[in-house]
Order: sequence, then structure tokens, then C-alpha cells
Amino acid sequence: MEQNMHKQLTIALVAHDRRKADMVEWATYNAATLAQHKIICTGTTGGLIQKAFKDKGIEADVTRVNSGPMGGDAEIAALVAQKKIDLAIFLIDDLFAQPHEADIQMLLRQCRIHNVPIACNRYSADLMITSPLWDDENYKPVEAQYVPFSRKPSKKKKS
Ligand SMILES: O=C(CO)COP(=O)(O)O
Repeated sequence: MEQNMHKQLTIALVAHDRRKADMVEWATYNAATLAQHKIICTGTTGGLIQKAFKDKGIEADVTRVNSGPMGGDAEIAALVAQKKIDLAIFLIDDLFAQPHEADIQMLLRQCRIHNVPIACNRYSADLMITSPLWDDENYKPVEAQYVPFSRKPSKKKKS
């Protein structure tokens, strides 16, 4: 499917092993759109996407960081914190524990903190990548405000 967008996005694509087939299928389905943007992937996910694109003769700007368990999620989380990622697609294996759970939570948390859209399933990914808001000049995403929580002083019990 092709979605013509004026704004060039930096999109992170990350998938756990048992979700990689899903990710490659999703990326191939959206290849014409993804080719208009910059793609940053964790190592193995990126390798599979590069291969799938090459096999189909699709040229796309795909950069790979470390593999997830070796720090790839942490690297992408750092890019999110630096405001260098516009959209993240993260297909998580919810049925299988990962050795780098802390890094996975870090990536999810940084996306939440910095108001970066993150899709953890394909339907969300399709909705996000086709959103007209990307090109809407009048739409500005609002950063989360962490308003200090003020607690009323507790009344002391009379003895
Ligand atoms: O483990 C990952 C995400 O948590 C993905 O890493 P790979 O793409 O290197 O398999």
C-alpha cells in the first residue's frame, strides 16, 4: 500500500523473533510508503527487512543498530529521547519472555514520555502510518506535562 506524505519521517522498526515474519510482511506491504522515509531497525529485524526489500527490488534507506539483546532497543530508546524518531513499530512477543526485558520497557517508556507514537500490533501500525496528521500544519503534538503532585499535609491525630 502506498501513502504519499510530504513530511519525511524517521521510523523505527523492531520485532521479536517470533514476530519477525509479521514485521517483514507488514514492511513489504507498506514498502512503497516506507521507501519515502528513513528506517532505523534493530540488527536482525533490519537485516530481514533489507533482504526482503532487495529481493523485491525496493530501494529504501534502512539503518541497523545493534541487535535487541545487545543494546539495540536501548539505542533506539536514546534516539527517541533525542527526538530523532517520529514513529516506532515494535512487534513484541507477548507469549515469550525476553532476556532484555528492561531494555524493551525502556523503549516503550521513552516513547510514552516523549509522546512518540508506538504501534505494538499491525493494525495500529497501519493506522499510524496512514494518518493525515503527519502533514497537517495546524496539528502540533502536545508533550506530556508532569505536573508536580501536591499532597495535602495530613492532620495530626490528637493524643
Ligand atoms: O530484540 C529485539 C527487540 O527487543 C529485536 O532485536 P533484533 O531485531 O536484533 O532481533
